[in-house]
Amino acid sequence: MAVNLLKVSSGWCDKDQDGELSKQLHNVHLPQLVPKKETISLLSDEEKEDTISKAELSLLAKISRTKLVTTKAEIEIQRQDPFSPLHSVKSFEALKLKPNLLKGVYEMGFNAPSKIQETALPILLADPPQNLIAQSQSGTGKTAAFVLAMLSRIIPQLNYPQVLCLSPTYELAVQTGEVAAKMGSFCDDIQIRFAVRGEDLPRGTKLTEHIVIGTPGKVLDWSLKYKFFDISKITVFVLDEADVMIATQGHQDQSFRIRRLLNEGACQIMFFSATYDDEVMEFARAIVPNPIVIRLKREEESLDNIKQHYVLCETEDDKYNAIANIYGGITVGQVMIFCQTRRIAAWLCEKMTRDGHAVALLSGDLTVESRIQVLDRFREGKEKVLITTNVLARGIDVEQVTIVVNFDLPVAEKGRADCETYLHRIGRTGRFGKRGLAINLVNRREANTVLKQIQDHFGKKINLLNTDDYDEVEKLND
Ligand SMILES: Nc1ncnc2c1ncn2[C@@H]1O[C@H](COP(=O)(O)OP(=O)(O)OP(=O)(O)O)[C@@H](O)[C@H]1O
Repeated sequence: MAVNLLKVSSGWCDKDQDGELSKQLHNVHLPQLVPKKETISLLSDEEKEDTISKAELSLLAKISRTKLVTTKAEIEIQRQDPFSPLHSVKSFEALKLKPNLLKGVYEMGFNAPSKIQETALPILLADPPQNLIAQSQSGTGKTAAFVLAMLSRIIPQLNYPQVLCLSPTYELAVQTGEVAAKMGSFCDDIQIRFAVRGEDLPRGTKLTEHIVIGTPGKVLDWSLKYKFFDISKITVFVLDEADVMIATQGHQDQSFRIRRLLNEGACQIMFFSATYDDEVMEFARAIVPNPIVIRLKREEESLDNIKQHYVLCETEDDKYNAIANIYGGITVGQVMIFCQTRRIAAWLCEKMTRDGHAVALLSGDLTVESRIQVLDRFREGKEKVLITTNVLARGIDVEQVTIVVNFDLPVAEKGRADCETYLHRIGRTGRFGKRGLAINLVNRREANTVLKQIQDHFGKKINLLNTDDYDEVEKLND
C-alpha cells in the first residue's frame, strides 16, 4: 500500500532493514536524509483557520490514496494540427514496450491503462516525440504515465542524464522516484538520481545516472553552477505538479531558467497538472512549445444524494449537545466533523473522547506520517468519528463516510459562504450513488446569512432539525 512507501522512504538509508526493497531500489541513488517532517507552514495562532500548503495536500492525497481514481468524464484534446493522427490504447501490450518494462507495469498490478493513460501514453511514446500538456485530477494515473514514458525513452548505454523530472518538493520528488524504481524494477540497467535538498556531491562530479528527479533550485545548482550534468543533453523533460509548482515562491522562474537550457529541438517536454486554470495554462504555454493538450474533466460533485439539515446552536456547548443527540439517535456509519480552527477541533476531540467515543483528530499540526496513520485507522473503521479542519475538505476519499457535520460553516473573505468548500466537504458523503447526510450547526445569525447563501447558491433547501426531539432525529435513519 502507498502508506508503506513513505515508511519505506524514511528507512531508505538503512538498506539492510528491507532486503526486498533494496533489491528493487538498487539502481536508485537515494537521498541521504530522511524526509523532513515539518514541511508545513503552520500558523502559530490556533484560533486562525487551519491551513496546509498545496504541496503538502498533494503529498497527503498521493500517499493516502489506495487505488486509481476512475471517472466517466470524457477526454478533451486540443492540438495545433487537427489532421495529425491520434490514437488511444486499451492495453499496455499495444504500446510495444520493452519486455522488462511491461513486466514492471504488470508487477505493479496495472491491468489496463487508465482513462488519461489511454490517450497520453501513445502521445508520450510517439515517434517522433510529441510535447504534451496534460491535466487530470489527482489519482487518475498521470505519474504512472510519464514514469513509463521516461523509462522507455532511456538509452541505458549512454551514461549521462537523459531524462529530467522537476517536482515542487523533496517529498513529491521522492514519491515519483519510488514509482520509477518500482516500474523499472526489471530494468537493471537504468539508474536514477535525486537532485533534492540534503543531496550534496563533491565538486567535479559528473552524473552517470540516466534519470534526474529533483526540485528546481537544486537542479539549477547541479546543472548551471556545478555542471554535474549537461541540461542540453536532456531528451525528456517532465514538469510535474505544475499547479503546486506555481504556488511555491520562485519555482516558476527557476523552471523557466531550466527550460531555457534545454535543447528545444531535441527534447520532448511533458507538463502535468491536477488543475486547469488560466495561471497554470499560461505557465504551460510558456514552457511547452507545440503541445498536444489533453484534459480529463472532473466529474461534477453534486448534492443530489445528500439530505441537508441545520441545527440552531448558540454556543459551542450547544453544538456539542446536538452532536451527542444525533449520535444517540441514529445508526451512525462513519462521521466526519469539520471545524474552522484547530482549537475547536482539539476541544471537541477531547470532549468526545472523554464521553467514551472513539474519535480521531486530523489537523495541520500533525506530521505527514501521523496524518496518514490517522486516515488509515479511520478507513479501517477503528474510529467512527474523524474530526478535522479544512485540511481534509479536498482530495481525500474515505468511501464509507455517511454523515458530514459542519461544526462551523466554511466562510471565505468578508464572512461570506465558501460554497466550493461546502460542496467538497459535503461531497465526502453521498458518493458512489450512496445516500448521505449533512448536518450544519449554526447560530441564528449564520442561519440567515452564510447558510442562506449556501442554500441559494445550490438551489437546494436545507431543513431545520431539532436535535432535542428524539423522534425527529430517528427519522434521519429513513
Ligand atoms: N493503469 C493503472 N491501473 C491500475 N492502477 C493504476 C494505473 N495507473 C496508476 N495506477 C495507480 O493509481 C494510483 C494513482 O496513480 P498516479 O499516482 O499515477 O496518479 P496521478 O494522477 O499522478 O496522481 P497525483 O496527481 O496525485 O500524482 C496509484 O496508486 C497508481 O499506482
